[in-house]
Amino acid sequence: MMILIWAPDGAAGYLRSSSSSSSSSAVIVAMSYSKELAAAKKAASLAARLCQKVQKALLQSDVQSKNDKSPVTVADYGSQALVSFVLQQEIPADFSLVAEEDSKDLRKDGGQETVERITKLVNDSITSDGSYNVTLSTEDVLKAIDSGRSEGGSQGRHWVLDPIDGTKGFLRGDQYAIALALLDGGKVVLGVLACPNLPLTSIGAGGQHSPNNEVGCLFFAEVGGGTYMQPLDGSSAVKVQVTAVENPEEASFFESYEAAHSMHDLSSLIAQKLGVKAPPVRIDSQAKYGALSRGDGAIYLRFPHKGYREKIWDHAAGCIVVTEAGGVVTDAAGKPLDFSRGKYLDLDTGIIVTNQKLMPLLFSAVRESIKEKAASL
Ligand SMILES: Nc1ncnc2c1ncn2[C@@H]1O[C@H](COP(=O)(O)O)[C@@H](OP(=O)(O)O)[C@H]1O
Ligand SMILES: [Mg+2]
Ligand SMILES: [Mg+2]
Ligand SMILES: [Mg+2]
Repeated sequence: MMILIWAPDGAAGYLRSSSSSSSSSAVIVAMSYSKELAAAKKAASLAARLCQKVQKALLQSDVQSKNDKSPVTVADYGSQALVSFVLQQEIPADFSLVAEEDSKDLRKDGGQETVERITKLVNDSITSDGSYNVTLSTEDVLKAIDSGRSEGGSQGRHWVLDPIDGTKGFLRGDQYAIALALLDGGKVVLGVLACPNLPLTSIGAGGQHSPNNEVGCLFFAEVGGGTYMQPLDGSSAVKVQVTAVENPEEASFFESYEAAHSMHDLSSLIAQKLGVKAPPVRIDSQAKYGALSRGDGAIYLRFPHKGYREKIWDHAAGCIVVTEAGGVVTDAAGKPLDFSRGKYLDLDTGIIVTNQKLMPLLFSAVRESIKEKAASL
C-alpha cells in the first residue's frame, strides 16, 4: 500500500520512502519543516536585533576608526549563542549545529570581560522577546556557542549557521546577514537569511529606493515551498522570484565588496563576454543571494583566490533562498553545491548563480574566461 501525506500549503516537496516496521509496505512521507522554519525565523530575527544594537553602538563610537574589532566579535558570538539557545529551546530533539565560531579565544586569559558583555547582550535579547523565562550564565553562553561544533555530513539533520556573514561589511556599517539553514540527509531543506541593512526595495542598477529608505529583510525558503521575504519588523511576507531576464545585456550582477574574497578581474571578463552593460553591484554577505532571489540582479559570481576553501555556512541558506525562487546555483564546473561533506564545500574554482534561462550562456562565458585567464598567466 502506498500512503502519500502532503503537508499544508503545498510546502513539502521532499519525499522519503521507508518501510513500515509492521509490514513491508512502502510509506512515502512528504516532509514538512514548518516547525523548524518557524524556529529558524525566530532565532535569526532575534539575532538580527542583537547585531543591529551592536552595529549602532559601534558606529556611534570611535571604535571603528581605531579598528578595534571587539564589538564585531561580541556580535558574532552573541548571535551564535542566541540562535543556538533558541533552536535548542524550540527543537530540542537530536540537536546538531555546524557554526562558524567557537569559544576557544573567549576562554583564554582576559576573555572574561568579553564573555560578560556577550552574556548581557544575549540575556537582554531573551528578556525583550519575553517567551523564555531564563537568564543564562556566562558558562551557559560559552556552551551555547560551542554547541556549534558539529561536523555536519550526509546523515541526519544539522543546523548550519553563520552568525554574522559579512563581518567586514558589518564593521563598515554596510551589509551583513545572519544565515541559518537546515540540512537533512546532506541536502539543504530550509534556509533563513536575516539582512538588517538591506533595503526593502530593489538595490539593483535601476532600483527604486523606497521613500523612507526602509531597511531590514528576512528571506526564508523551505524545499518545495518557494521563497518569501518579509520586513524584519514582522509584517506580512511576499513570495519572491528571480528575474525573468533572458538577454544578458539587460542582466546585472553581484559580487563581493571585498576584492580579496573574489577575483573581480575574472567576473569582469565574464560580464564582458556576456555583454552585460550595467556595472557590478558590490555588496557584502549572503544579502547577495537574497537580493538575487527577488530579482534585484540576475547573476552572482564568486571566484575565490587559489587555495581558499568555501565553508557550508557561507552558502547553505543563500543557496536554497535562490533555488526556491527559481534560480540555479552551481560551481564553475556546472555541478550543484554539495553540502553533505562536512564543513567545507568541495568545489571547482568558484560559484555561479543566475536564473534558468541565462545559465547556459553564463556557463559558457565562465568556461571561456577561466581558460583565457589561465592562458594569460
Ligand atoms: N580570501 C577569501 N576568499 C573568499 N572568501 C573569503 C575569504 N576570506 C573570507 N571569506 C569569506 O567571505 C565571507 C563574506 O563573503 P562576502 O565576500 O560575500 O561578503 C566571509 O564570511 P564571514 O564574514 O562570516 O567571516 C568569509 O567566510
Ligand atoms: Mg560568512
Ligand atoms: Mg561569519
Ligand atoms: Mg568570519
